[in-house]
Amino acid sequence: MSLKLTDIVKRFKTETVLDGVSLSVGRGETLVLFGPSGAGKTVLLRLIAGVVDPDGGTIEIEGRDMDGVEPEDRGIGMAFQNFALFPHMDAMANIASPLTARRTGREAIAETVGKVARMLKIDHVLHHKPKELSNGQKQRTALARALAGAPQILLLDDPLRNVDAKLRFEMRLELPRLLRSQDATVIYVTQDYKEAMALGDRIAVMNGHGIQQIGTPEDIYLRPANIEIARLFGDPVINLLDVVPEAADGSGGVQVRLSDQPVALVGGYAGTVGTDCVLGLRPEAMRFVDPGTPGAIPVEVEAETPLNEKTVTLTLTQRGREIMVSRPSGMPGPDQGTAYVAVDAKDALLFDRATGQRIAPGAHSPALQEDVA
Ligand SMILES: Nc1ncnc2c1ncn2[C@@H]1O[C@H](COP(=O)(O)OP(=O)(O)OP(=O)(O)O)[C@@H](O)[C@H]1O
Repeated sequence: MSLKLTDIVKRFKTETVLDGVSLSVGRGETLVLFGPSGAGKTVLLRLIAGVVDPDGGTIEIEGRDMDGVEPEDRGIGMAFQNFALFPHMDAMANIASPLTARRTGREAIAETVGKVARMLKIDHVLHHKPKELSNGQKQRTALARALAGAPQILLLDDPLRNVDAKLRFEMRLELPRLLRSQDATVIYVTQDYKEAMALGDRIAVMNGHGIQQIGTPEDIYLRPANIEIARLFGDPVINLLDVVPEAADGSGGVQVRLSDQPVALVGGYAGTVGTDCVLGLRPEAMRFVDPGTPGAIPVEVEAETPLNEKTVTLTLTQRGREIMVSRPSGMPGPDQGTAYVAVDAKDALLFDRATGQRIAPGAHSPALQEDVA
């Protein structure tokens, strides 16, 4: 079912938690709400579920205004952070509860519970009571219960928060398939950007009373709305360097200088010449090159951290600015001394230093204007 929020406002006493949130989620879509603690993600889910009421705005499900509609009549399944399992029932009965409430037959219940329990790897603890389950198992039991009911709208509040790293990794791969097979419209809350990118058809980035950006994972990663979002998505974190763009000789383009080496910006940034900007370079948009390579920037290697799939090197420019460079594991690179890096300028991001907003290339592009003419 589709879901539409328009201008939602929610206050607690004097604190405005949500200030004019609007959002549409299509039928069968998985929308991730991503943002730091206190951003209002849980409050938004509770509003959709109908367990708290908004102070302003409307919530529609499949075109129908939910004002005055009780939570149990909204066709919504939920798994919230605090588990809320029935303490006197074992995991099996907890998971089966939405089906028993509907008087589903015994065999159909056993089949559905078995299927979700296997997928969530809790089939060996189905006869345990909640107090005998670990936090991770409780969380998965709550998730299994929400899935077993096969609701048309599923609200999941950070369901992997208490799950250990290995299982979390596996679930990140398996959950999207499971959610898709349920054909439900899913709103999924997480503070983990990798989870957000793996699971979301779209991601809504929440911060400071509302949604700062909404888009596909690719949109958010490649075209973050501002510096804050660029920092939240990516590990290691994006390199941010203060720069003042200048006109490049002859070419009509715009360049910035890193350790006095010009780096030509790709796309039209003519309007930024002479203004205070921040250059955003993802560590994977930098690479080590041989000395003498045109545009090579000299750096001192400070430290190298081998991670599983990549190696991250912290370097210092001649002016003492830190730049992190990432390369796939196994690719050789310097581990000490002086080295040279080059920038994949097409992947560089430019932000307005005063507002933090990203400056889209092409806005003042001479090439673009010629095309239009
Ligand atoms: N019942 C309530 N009474 C008063 N304030 C509340 C209530 N529920 C939430 N808040 C406040 O609303 C803000 C947003 O809380 P919310 O739980 O939605 O954040 P969140 O983004 O889900 O964070 P987390 O990821 O840590 O769960 C917080 O400042 C919180 O203190």
